[in-house]
Amino acid sequence: MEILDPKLQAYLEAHVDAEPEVLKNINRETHVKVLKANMLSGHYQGRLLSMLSKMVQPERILEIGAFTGYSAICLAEGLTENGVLDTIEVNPEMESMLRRNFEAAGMTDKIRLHIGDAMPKILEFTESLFNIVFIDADKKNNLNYFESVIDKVKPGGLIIIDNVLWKGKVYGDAKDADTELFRKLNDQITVDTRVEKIILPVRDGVLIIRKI
Ligand SMILES: C[S@@+](CC[C@H](N)C(=O)[O-])C[C@H]1O[C@@H](n2cnc3c(N)ncnc32)[C@H](O)[C@@H]1O
Repeated sequence: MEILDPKLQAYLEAHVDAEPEVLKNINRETHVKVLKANMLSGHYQGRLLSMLSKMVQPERILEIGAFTGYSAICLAEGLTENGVLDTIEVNPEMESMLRRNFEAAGMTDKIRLHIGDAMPKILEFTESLFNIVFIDADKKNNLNYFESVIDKVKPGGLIIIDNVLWKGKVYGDAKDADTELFRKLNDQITVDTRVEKIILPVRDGVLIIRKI
């Protein structure tokens, strides 16, 4: 899913902090045992998520789309001492692996797992404001997720959306429905005056949005 020149990608990966052992194991096990393993954020993007989180020092993080827990653990690295990350995963078959991975990372008291469809769960979060939201689930709902979380993010907080360059198709001639959805997402966020925004060409494109 990388859009960068493979040589540049290899160079970048050789000059980033090492992948923590627990994440290396999750990465490996996911690739051996789970279908569509390339959905996992991976070493380089994972270190980006970790660094952004450490810069924000969040008390509350919301993740939409847990998969095998890799990105949740990266983001949770930056939580304050009493901070909590809520992650939502629709596939109940991931639950036991997710719980095992959070345990292996020593993060069972920092990460709360919610199994179920994301949208009704997001609507349940009424009382508190998030410092970071990571949107990485069913791509067709990206704009719906953005609109449903924007009022639940603190001013200065981040909303991060994955895969927004969609294998480079968004700036090419592709006309398929998924590509059009990503173009619509990127176009709408670009002109949204509630937020500052920048797309990083990391992996499949990571959109960093900062609420004003
Ligand atoms: C790209 S993967 C997430 C990868 C993970 N964030 C990481 O970087 O390691 C997308 C995940 O979202 C989940 N998902 C899809 N639709 C969902 C929904 N409506 N609600 C919650 N999770 C959903 C999928 O089951 C899948 O595990």
